Amino acid sequence: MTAPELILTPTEMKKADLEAVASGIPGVELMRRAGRAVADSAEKIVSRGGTILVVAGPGQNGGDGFVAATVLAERGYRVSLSLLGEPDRLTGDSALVARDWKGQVQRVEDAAFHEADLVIDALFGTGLSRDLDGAARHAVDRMNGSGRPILAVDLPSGIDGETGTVRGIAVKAGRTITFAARKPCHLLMPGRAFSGSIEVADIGIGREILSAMGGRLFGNDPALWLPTLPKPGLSSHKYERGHTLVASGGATRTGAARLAARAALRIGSGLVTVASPPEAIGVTAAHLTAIMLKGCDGPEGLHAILQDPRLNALVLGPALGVHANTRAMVAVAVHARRSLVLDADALTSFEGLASELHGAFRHAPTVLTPHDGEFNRMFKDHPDILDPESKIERARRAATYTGAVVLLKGADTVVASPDGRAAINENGTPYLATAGSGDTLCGLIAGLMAQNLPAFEAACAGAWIHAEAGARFGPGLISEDLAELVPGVLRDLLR
Ligand SMILES: NC(=O)C1=CN([C@@H]2O[C@H](COP(=O)(O)OP(=O)(O)OC[C@H]3O[C@@H](n4cnc5c(N)ncnc54)[C@H](OP(=O)(O)O)[C@@H]3O)[C@@H](O)[C@H]2O)[C@@H](O)CC1
Ligand SMILES: [K+]
Repeated sequence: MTAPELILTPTEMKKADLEAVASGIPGVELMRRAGRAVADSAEKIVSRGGTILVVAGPGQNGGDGFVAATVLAERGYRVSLSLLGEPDRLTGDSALVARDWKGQVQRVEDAAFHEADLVIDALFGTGLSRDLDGAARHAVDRMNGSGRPILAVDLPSGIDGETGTVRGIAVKAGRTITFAARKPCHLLMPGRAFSGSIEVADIGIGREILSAMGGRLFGNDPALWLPTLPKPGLSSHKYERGHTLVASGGATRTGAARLAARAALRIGSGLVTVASPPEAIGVTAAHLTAIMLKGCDGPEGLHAILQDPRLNALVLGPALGVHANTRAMVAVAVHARRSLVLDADALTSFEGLASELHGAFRHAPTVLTPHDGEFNRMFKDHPDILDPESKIERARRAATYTGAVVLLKGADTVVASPDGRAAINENGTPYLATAGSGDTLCGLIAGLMAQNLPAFEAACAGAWIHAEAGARFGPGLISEDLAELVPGVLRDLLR
């Protein structure tokens, strides 16, 4: 089993770079390795003899560009190099490697984009410190408008390495080659879309150095949670696989709970019960087979049901209604200290009332699964949580504040734990944006928690399996399909 993929922030990468230098690899050697890796990558796109334009910036990203230009010229490419800024203003390792470049250094304004078979974007990398304007902005605009294939060095210039946001304008790359580890911008939107396909080059900075950077950010791939995924043994009893309870809405709002319940059952929860308001029991009963049904009249009803200690995981929120009663049900669930997933109305009922949830979930495994709208409503009085540009930081702050794992949904779903770990999911598909998709996700997560997965691993595994199921189905996906696709995904994972 491979180790989980570490994602390094630009600051952590800089530290790793210094550690590598301290361990005996000169900085200029790291730059030469990086530049050679760029050249190797370019060679996969354009055959020898082709025309390559390198657009270099004033910092070390530009230095990587100089190395790549030198190596590609030696390999028989027709290479031209355009620099933003003056050659004699280059500093450090960039100034060193620029001396090896025997060709002309053109002004970026004179770059002949249209003649190039490939443009190498080495304008800015992790050192971007402000929005692009003037000549830099113009160069990116022309590069994007040229229609030529673009290979970005480290990250597409104009994308913020840490947050993935566009600083004024950004290069739209077909491919990006980065070094040692991916950075958050390669996974977060919109950076991911600007990066194209991503290659990670090993430039000799060892995993021990990378993992010592305090890095607690991961790509959400199975390596992160597969070891915790339950595999029932021959002697397993259904009660050992947990019992998930899903609270249902009223008579005309029962579908959401059924979707969540079905998902919990499919992901392996031994038993699943829908807790239904008395007036909705008839409707719900007509639609359930393996899933059990119990009458549940509001918070008091929930309290009574939870006297059964075998009910170990709970979903609250889908179609429950936005009102004080829902908040009271959350309070009952928190008091009962069961594994808990809160979504939809259970979150929106706390609009502007997040302070009631301060530290509330510290005592039992809890996952909150808001989309941006729910998140913004919940924390609207908490600018310290809403203001950070980084989606990872927003989720982390909400997790620290509430004591719950926070799964902030989107094309780049982020899962953040109060212990500081975070993961970015990237196997989603636009087809998942369909009614009931979120209800299914809650059920998957609760079903995994019922089987004793810790909250962070359950949220990461749930998000990944949910997305994988959606991607397998593709066009025409409706939420009813998702749970039925889970067994195939599990089979492949547990093989
Ligand atoms: N770490 C590693 O392990 C390794 C890192 N390597 C490489 O180093 C890269 C990081 O290099 P870096 O730190 O020099 O930053 P970089 O992105 O070149 O930009 C800084 C320059 O741009 C300027 N500038 C900034 N914003 C601007 C704007 N909006 N408009 C105009 N100018 C702007 C800024 O000027 P200043 O802000 O100082 O005025 C400064 O001159 C990294 O991405 C990777 O490619 C590899 O060589 C191998 C190992
Ligand atoms: K770049």
